[in-house]
This record gives sequence, structure tokens and C-alpha cells, in this order.
Amino acid sequence: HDKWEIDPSELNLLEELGSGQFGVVRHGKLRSLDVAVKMMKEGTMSEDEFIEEAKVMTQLRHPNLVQLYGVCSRHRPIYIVTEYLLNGSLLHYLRANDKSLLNNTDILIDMCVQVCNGMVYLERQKFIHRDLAARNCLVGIQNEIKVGDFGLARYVVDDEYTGSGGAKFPIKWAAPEVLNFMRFSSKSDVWAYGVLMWEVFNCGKMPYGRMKNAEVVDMVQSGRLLEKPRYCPDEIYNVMRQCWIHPAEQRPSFSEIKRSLPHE
Ligand SMILES: Cn1cc(-c2ccnc(-n3ncc4cc(C(C)(C)C)cc(F)c4c3=O)c2CO)cc(Nc2ccncn2)c1=O
Repeated sequence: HDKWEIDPSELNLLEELGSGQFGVVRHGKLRSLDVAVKMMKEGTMSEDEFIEEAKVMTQLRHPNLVQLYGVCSRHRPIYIVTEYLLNGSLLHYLRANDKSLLNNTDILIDMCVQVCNGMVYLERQKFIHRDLAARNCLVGIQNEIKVGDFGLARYVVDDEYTGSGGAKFPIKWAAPEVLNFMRFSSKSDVWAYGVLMWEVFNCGKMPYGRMKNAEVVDMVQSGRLLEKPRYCPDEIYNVMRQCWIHPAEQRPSFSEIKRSLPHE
């Protein structure tokens, strides 16, 4: 019995939560457990490769990672069943609560620490996220933050997303070695984490404003950085700047970043 295979007859599908990269995602109940169910639109994902990898991904367990419970892969469309978080994406949460969050640096630092905790775990598991950003993190009750959709970027079938010249490629979160050579690593996740920290301290503002992708590439390649957010303490901005060191090997690891962030 493949424990990562979920029987769809045990799922009760409820309201729609939104549509992600692969199609509609709905809230559901698996027995009494709240779940999120991604219903994979045909042709959006290399399904067989993903199903193979799902066995590994269900083994990844950490309080700051959105838990993958399993898949319904015996029918089409396949379903990906994960843990459900009440407050949706971190990006929407930051934008909806910017007034109460802006100068509450303790909450903002705590959000960054929680994401870092999840990324320290992925780094230890030698698992690369490939699309870390505030939009791909989720918020539970009590400002609980979890990193979601880790590793799924490998299975997207959409050249606009996968190619660095594509309109959907996350240029503004991409390290120089990703822009130039598509060389992903935990150190390119660290670069993206620096941009995520900037998103958090700007309560969900778009990095580099309305600059076009080509302009952002020029700015990053020329070594110009995102400016310090208004309410961001200097020592926090210094951590962001460490994440944006050009040579990947000179960037800190997530476990080094964890040590440099305030921890009670
Ligand atoms: C687990 N989970 C997922 C979602 C949810 C809903 C719609 N799209 C998504 N997204 N968002 C982003 C996303 C990104 C990818 C990349 C491969 C990395 C590009 C691949 C995806 F498959 C998704 C996806 O499915 C999510 C994120 O997976 C919403 C939740 N919760 C709520 C609660 C209230 N209101 C709205 N959402 C929730 O708990």
C-alpha cells in the first residue's frame, strides 16, 4: 500500500482557495483533517516525474514547511494534497495588514526567522526550493509562517515560467548565477530569501517597483542592491546584503543566517 497515495473517496472538496501555477486549489477535508487540494490542470506539470518525487517530498517534515500529505494519482487530473493554512499567502497577508505590521519590527523579524527555520531544514535535507518568495509562503493562525510549494518548480511545463527569459520567470528573486546559467542551489535560495526579507519589511511591496525584467537584470549584474526598507533595523538590512553577495559560495548558509538573526 503506497502510503503517499490518498483515496479520493476520502476527500470532501470545499471552497476554492485560488488558482496557482497548476490550476485550481481547493480547501477540503480528508476525514476530519483540513487540507488544500491542488487539482492539476492537464499539461501544466510533468506528472509522472512529480509522482516519483512525491515519495521523497512526503518525508520532508518541519513546523515551518507546508506538509505534503500525499497524492491522488490513480485518476486524471491528479490531486496534490497538502496541509491547509487559514490565512493564505504571506504576500497577501503582508499587504492586507501593512498598517498594523509596518513598524512592528518584532513580528516582521519573527516572520523572517520562521521562514529561515524552514529553509535551514530544507538546506540540511539538500533540498532546493527554486522559487522562494513571499507569494510562496503561507500564514496559519497566530502569525505562523510556512514555506510552500518547495521543489515544484522542477515539474512546471510552461516555458514562460521555466526559461529565464520567460514572462513568468521570477527574475526579481533570481541570483546572478541563476540569471546567467540557471545554476540553482541552496545559495540561490539564500539570494531569494534576502528578497523575501525585503518583501516582509516593505509589507508586500513589489521589489524593484515597476522596473522591467531587463532593467532588474542590469541592476543586479551591476551590483546595485534593493535599498533598505524604511522601518528595517540596520542589522537586519546587513543580513539581506549578505544574501545578495555575488559569488554564491561567499553568501551565508541558512544555518549561518539563522545565527545572525535575533533569536530569543
Ligand atoms: C496549502 N494552501 C495552499 C493555497 C494555495 C492556493 C492557490 N494557489 C496556491 N499556489 N500558489 C503558488 C504556487 C506556486 C507554484 C510554483 C511551482 C512554485 C510556481 C506551484 C503551485 F502549485 C502553487 C500553488 O498552488 C496555493 C499555495 O500552494 C492556499 C491555502 N490557504 C488559503 C487560505 C485562505 N485563503 C486562501 N488560501 C493553503 O493553505
